[in-house]
Amino acid sequence: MSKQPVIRAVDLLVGYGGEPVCAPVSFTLPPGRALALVGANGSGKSTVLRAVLGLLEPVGGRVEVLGRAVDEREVGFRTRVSSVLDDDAYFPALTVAEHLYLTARGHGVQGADTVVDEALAEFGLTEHAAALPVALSSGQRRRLLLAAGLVRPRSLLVLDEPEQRLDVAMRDHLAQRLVEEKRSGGSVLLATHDPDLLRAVADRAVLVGDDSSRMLSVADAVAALQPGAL
Ligand SMILES: Nc1ncnc2c1ncn2[C@@H]1O[C@H](COP(=O)(O)OP(=O)(O)OP(=O)(O)O)[C@@H](O)[C@H]1O
Repeated sequence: MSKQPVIRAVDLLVGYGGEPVCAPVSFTLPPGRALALVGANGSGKSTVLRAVLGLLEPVGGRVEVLGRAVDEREVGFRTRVSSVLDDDAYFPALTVAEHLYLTARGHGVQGADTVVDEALAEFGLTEHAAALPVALSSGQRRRLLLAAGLVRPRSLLVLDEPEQRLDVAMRDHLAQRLVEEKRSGGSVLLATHDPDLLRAVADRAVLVGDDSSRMLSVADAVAALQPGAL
């Protein structure tokens, strides 16, 4: 396995219209590891994820993904980086199965029919395969987005609060799935407010904040998520 970090962020400063939303962050994410971003609502976690994904120009500092400056238009980047960000990323006229099939085929997955059937079963969506997103519950839509993120090849998985709206059983399943992701050599960058997910999956954490952003052990990050700590 390559020792090159999958992500290297150095004094990465993120924000909107040139105005930072949090203190600069520095971290590296090695292959086969998971790094969690923690912090209060509005502290800047999603904004850091957007900068890592090349969806937002950094205000300062730099970030490299897979050894290169981020360019989300580059084919090599798009084929190796899978992300699940917000809940509006649907084609309203495509069914659940069509979303997954399109994603798998678009990324050159062999045997896409079988892969999609497995993903539908894994995420409890088999009965809803022919449903349009509008006819799903919010938790089922979340499951669809996660399935779409996992139905395609990747080296890096970027997830923004993937626990949102999932029931307890699916949260547990997601945690196991992300542990497997690491075992198979994949890397995970996630923002989360869920101490159980953090404990199960993360190897390190970054506390994103106004005055300073710093690396934490998982135990310290779990403590930082307790009521009154942030
Ligand atoms: N498109 C935008 N334009 C301007 N400001 C924005 C934009 N999106 C978010 N912000 C602001 O940037 C700050 C950081 O938001 P961000 O979504 O990164 O926080 P977060 O840590 O992910 O929060 P949460 O835990 O609530 O998801 C907030 O103050 C927010 O209001």
